[in-house]
Amino acid sequence: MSNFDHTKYRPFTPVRLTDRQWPDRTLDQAPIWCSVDLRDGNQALVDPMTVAQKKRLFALLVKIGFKQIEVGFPAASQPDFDFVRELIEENLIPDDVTIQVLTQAREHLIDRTIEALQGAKKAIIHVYNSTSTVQRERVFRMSRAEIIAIAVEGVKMVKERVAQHPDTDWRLEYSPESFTGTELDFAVEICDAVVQAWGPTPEKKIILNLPATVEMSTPNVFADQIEWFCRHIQQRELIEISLHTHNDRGCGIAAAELGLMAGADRVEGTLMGNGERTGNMDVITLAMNFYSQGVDPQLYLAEVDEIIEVVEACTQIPTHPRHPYIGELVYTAFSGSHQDAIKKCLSQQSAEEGWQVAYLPIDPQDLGRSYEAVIRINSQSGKGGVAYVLEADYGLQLPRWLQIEVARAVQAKTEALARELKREEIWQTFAEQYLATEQQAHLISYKLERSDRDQLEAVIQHQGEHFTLKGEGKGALHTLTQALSKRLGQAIEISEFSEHALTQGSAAQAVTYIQLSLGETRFVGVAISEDTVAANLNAVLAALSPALAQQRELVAAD
Ligand SMILES: CC(=O)SCCNC(=O)CCNC(=O)[C@H](O)C(C)(C)COP(=O)(O)OP(=O)(O)OC[C@H]1O[C@@H](n2cnc3c(N)ncnc32)[C@H](O)[C@@H]1OP(=O)(O)O
Ligand SMILES: CC(C)C(=O)C(=O)O
Repeated sequence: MSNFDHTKYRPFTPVRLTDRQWPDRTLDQAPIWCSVDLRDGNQALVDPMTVAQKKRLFALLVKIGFKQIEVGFPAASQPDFDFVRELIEENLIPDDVTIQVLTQAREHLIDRTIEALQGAKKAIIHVYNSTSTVQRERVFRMSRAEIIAIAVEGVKMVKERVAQHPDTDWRLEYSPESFTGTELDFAVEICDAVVQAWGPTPEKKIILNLPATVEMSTPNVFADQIEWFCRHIQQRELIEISLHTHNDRGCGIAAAELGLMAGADRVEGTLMGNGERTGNMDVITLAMNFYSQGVDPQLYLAEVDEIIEVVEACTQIPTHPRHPYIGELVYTAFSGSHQDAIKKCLSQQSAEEGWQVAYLPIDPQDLGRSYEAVIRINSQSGKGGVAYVLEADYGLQLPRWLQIEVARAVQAKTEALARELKREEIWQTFAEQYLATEQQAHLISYKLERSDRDQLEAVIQHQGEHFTLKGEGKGALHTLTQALSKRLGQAIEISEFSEHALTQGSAAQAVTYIQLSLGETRFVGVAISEDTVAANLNAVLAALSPALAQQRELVAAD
């Protein structure tokens, strides 16, 4: 018997807010960021970070540009305590960075926390206690007044102790933990009491952090909670409202975005969303969401491969290949219509205009990713992708009619192999079909005399034999097709022709693509040669090689 029974759950009660303002706001400025990788991220790991790993991650967070970094829960474990001490004693904290530490509102933990922070230039003490109905009733078994007393007593203890260390620039953050499960009037009541107990100033505001400790509703309801709170809290001008969302319903980033629209000033999160259960709000994604809207995220994320390497080394959590913005596959298109659109847009994108490339929300190069990874070829791919690879890697600008034909050959191969084709394999498929010069007829030498009627004399090699062709006509191609037409006994008509230079400079080469018919039969030829005339002539010879071979067989049979 399955226990899968939705009736044991209750819907979340929405907030009564009929005149909400947040839906009409837009996000046009980055929030104050606070990384909680070293605390919330760390407390969720199978093996919490060592001091050395924490130092490495801290250095990365500084490099990315975080100005507030929650470095741990120093009263919780010796490594967390030691790490904070080393940061301070080894002078590893830049002047413009403030470290933050978390503590429960309990005296011995607060004392140990203050001890860890001795000598810090600046610090934020983050005090929390759970305020939700279920925690009050079932975990703490306390009344609202008793829960308020825990918070207020804790804050008073902190206030008293920090006063004894005036050389440190102290700030307080308070979190009504499990805010999303807390009645809004009670969240406001307890926070008002904390603000009152701490006594913030306009210069040194208190941080009230409103966590979606567990994400319990759709993000619009969370935004209503934030807007309601911001409207009802007293002394709003002395308060920085912070968000700390989790991802239980998969909407941690959306909730943070709507929460900012609803009035929050600050956001806590982790790189790539590491954190309790389904994780914390992913700072990289939120910051890149700002970036992709033309807003400076105030975080430097260009060196994404270094970020991934350090985070993976410190958390032992691999990065999902489809992780927003930074996953290995997020700029890769396998499917034909996506490849076609990307190829067309990239070829028209100029440096002066804003980014306008279908299927690529941002330019992969901004994050140190090359376009090489953008288009990869499997059985879902179309001509645009194949053409893109041949152009990007080998300089071939296949004409449309040839793209279709080459894509068919590539698809047949991907289907037969049931896997992606590597870029070299795509070239191989193309080369085997069109550039197998040893089997194809090709020029050994030629002489072209230009006059009213151009004269061509060409020495050809085909299947181990040499023969000479002489022709007359208008232009090199015409002279050769005249000669071949005589040899093969049928008219030759060129239906498609295009050519372009392949490489620049001294090693310049030309490529010709040709489609012609001999009687009723259609042939395709491609040739790469050092000069354009030779490329043109060789393309015709390549195209007609099967007909020349067939003729030789007939002659031999006679
Ligand atoms: C949502 C969050 O992420 S909150 C942060 C959570 N992070 C962590 O817990 C990681 C680090 N924590 C730890 O290592 C340990 O919990 C310690 C060292 C802080 C405390 O250890 P212990 O005292 O052994 O255990 P524990 O945390 O279970 O303490 C529970 C007791 O503290 C009380 N308590 C829990 N949270 C708080 C709080 N924020 N403020 C005051 N009292 C609290 C509980 O009511 C309970 O009281 P009881 O013993 O009278 O029943
Ligand atoms: C301590 C608080 C902010 C927390 O981590 C949470 O509620 O998730």
